[in-house]
Amino acid sequence: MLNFKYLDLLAQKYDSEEKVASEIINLEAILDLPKGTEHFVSDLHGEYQGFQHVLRNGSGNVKMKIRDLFEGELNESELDEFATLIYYPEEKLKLLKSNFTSKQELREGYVEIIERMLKLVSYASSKYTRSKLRKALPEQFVYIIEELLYKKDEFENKKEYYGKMLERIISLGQGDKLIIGLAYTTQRLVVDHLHVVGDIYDRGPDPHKIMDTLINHHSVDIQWGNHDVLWVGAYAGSKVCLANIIRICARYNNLDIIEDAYGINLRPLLNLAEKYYDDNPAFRPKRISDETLTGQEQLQITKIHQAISIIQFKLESPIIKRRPCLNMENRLLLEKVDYEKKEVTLHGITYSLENTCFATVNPERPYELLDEEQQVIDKLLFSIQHSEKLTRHMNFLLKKGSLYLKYNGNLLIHGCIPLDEEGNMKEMEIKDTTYAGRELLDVFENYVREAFAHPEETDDFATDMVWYLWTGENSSLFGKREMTTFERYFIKEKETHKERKNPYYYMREDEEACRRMLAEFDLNPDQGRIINGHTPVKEIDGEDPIKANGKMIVIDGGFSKAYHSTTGIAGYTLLYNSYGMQLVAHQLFNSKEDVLMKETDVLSVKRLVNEELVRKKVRETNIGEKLLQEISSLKSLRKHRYMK
Ligand SMILES: O=P(O)(O)OC[C@H]1O[C@](O)(COP(=O)(O)O)[C@@H](O)[C@@H]1O
Ligand SMILES: [Mn+2]
Repeated sequence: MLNFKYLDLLAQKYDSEEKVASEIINLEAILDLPKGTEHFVSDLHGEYQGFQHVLRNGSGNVKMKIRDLFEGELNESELDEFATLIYYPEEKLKLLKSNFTSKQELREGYVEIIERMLKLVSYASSKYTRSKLRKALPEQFVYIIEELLYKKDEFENKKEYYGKMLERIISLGQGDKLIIGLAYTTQRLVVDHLHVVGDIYDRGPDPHKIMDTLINHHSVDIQWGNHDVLWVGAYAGSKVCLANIIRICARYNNLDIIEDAYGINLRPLLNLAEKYYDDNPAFRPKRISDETLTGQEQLQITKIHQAISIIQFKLESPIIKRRPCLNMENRLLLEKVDYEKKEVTLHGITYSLENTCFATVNPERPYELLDEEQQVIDKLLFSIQHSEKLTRHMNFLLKKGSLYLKYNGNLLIHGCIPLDEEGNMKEMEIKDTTYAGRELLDVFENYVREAFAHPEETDDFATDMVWYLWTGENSSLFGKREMTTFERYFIKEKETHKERKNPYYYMREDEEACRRMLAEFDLNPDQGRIINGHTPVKEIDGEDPIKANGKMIVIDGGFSKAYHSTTGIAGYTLLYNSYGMQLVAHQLFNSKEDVLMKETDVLSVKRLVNEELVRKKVRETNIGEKLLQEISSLKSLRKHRYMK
C-alpha cells in the first residue's frame, strides 16, 4: 500500500527528480560498501580505565592497521610509540615533545607525525563514504584535513602548497590540536559501532565515567546487565534495589560513586550506622585497589555496609509476600532465623549464624523497618531521584538499552534465556498468563520501562518486577536459582553459598539448543550466533569462550579486577568486520600510565571465530535493511511524482 502522505513529506526534502536520483545513487553505493566493524564488550563493572584502553585500541584493531601500513618502515618500538600516540594523544604528545631538543626538530617531528596520521586515517576510512569520514573529523580542521588527505603529489606546485599548509598549522600553534583530533578520528573510524553486552555498574570505581563515555560515543547500544537494571530499579523507585546498590558500593569501597559522582548525601545513613553497628569482619570492605583506608574510614564503611544490608533484607519480605507469583517464599530469611539460638534452617538443615548484626531487628516482626531506617531509605530515594547526573545516565540506559538485541543476525543478551531441565523455554506465570522465551523477555522489558516511567510508584508490580530481574529464578539477567547474599554474610558452610545456575548454562554448550534459541527469536540459526556476557570465562580451568560449534560466544570482558583471580585473564571482547568475527583475549590491564611509559600495550590475542566466504556488505546488515526501505520509498516518489 502506497502512503501518499508520506511521499508528499518526502517530496518536500527531495523537490526535484535530480535530487531523488542522486540520493538513490548514494544509498545504492553505500549498500555495496563492506559492512562496518562492530565491537562487543561486556561486564565493564566500573573499570573505566580498562574499558577506555580497549575502546581506544579498538581491541587491537588500531595496532593492526598501523602494522599493515608501517611494518618495515618503522621498527617495533616505533610502531608501539605511534600506537600509544593514537590511544592517548594528549599525554603521549607531552612526552614526545619533551624529547625534542630544538624548534627545528620539533617542527620536523610534527610534520612526520601528521603525515603518518593522515596516511592512517585515509587507510582506516577506506571502506567508508567521504561524508562518513567528514563526520569523524575534528570539526575545526575538516577543510584542512580534507585538503591534505586528497592531495595529489604529482602536481609539483601543489606539493609546495601542502608543505606550507603543514608548516603554517604548526607555526600557528595548532599542531597539537590537529594531532589529537586525528588520533580520535582514527579511533572512531576503526570501530563503527559498539555493543555493550551488560553490566556497566558495580564492583569497580567509575561506572559514571563509563556512562559519560558512552553518552559521547558516536554509535552504541547496550544490553542491560543485572547490575544495570539494579540501578535502573533504584532510580525508578525500588527501595530494595536502592539498598542493594549502596550495599554493593560499601562492599567494594566505592561509596564515592554515590556521594561524589552522584551527589547523594550519605550522612543520615552514616548516623544510623554509627548508632547501631560496630566492627564486623563479614562486612569490611573488599580492598581491590592499592589505596589504603585509615582504620577509621574502614570502620565507618563496615558500619554503613551492615546498616544498608539489614535494610535490604527487611525490604525483601513485603515484596515476596505481596507477589506470590514470584515464588520466592524460601527467601524470607529474616523470618526463618532463630534470634536466640542464632541459627537459621534452610532446606531442612540448621546452620548457626556468625557475624550477626541484628540490633535493629525485632524477632516478632523481623521485616519491620525502624522509623529511623524508613527515614534513611526515603531520604536516599529522594536524593537519588533528584540527582541530575544519575537522571542523565539512567535516561541514556533506557534510551539506548534493552533486555536483548537482534543485530545483524545475531542475538545479544547479557545473562540467559531461561530454560527448563529438558531444554524447553522455561515458563513463568505473570498475572494469569504464562510466558516463555522471547515473549517472557518482552514482558520483563515492558515492566522495566513502565517502572521507569513512574518513579513515584515504589511498591507497584512493575517496580517489584525490576527487583525480580536482579534476583529472581526466572530472570534472564540473573539466571540462577537464588541469590545467596544473606548466606554469604552469615553462614560459614560454603554449600549454602552456592547459586545453582539455570540449565541454560550447560545447554548453551550444545549446538542444537543454541539453534533452537536463535529460532525462538526469529533469527536464522545457520548464520546467527548468541553473544553472551555475565559469566566470567575461567581460562584457568580451560574453559572455552566459543561454544556450541561457534553458535555461542561468551565475552565477559573480565574487566572486573575483583574477578581476575578466578578467570586468569582480563577477559574477552569480540570484533565483527566484513571478513568475519574475531575473539580477542586480553591480558590484565594495569594502568594508563603503564601503557604510556613502558608502551606495553595489553597483549591482545586474536582468534578467528569464522571467516566470511564473501566479504559482507552493508546490504546484508540492519542498516542495509533500513537503506533498502529508504531506496524503495525514493523510487516510489520518483515514479509517482516525477515521472510523467
Ligand atoms: O562477588 P560478590 O560481591 O559477592 O557478588 C556475588 C553476587 O554477584 C552475582 O554474581 C551477580 O553479579 P554478576 O552479574 O557480576 O555475576 C550474584 O549471583 C552473586 O550473589
Ligand atoms: Mn551480570
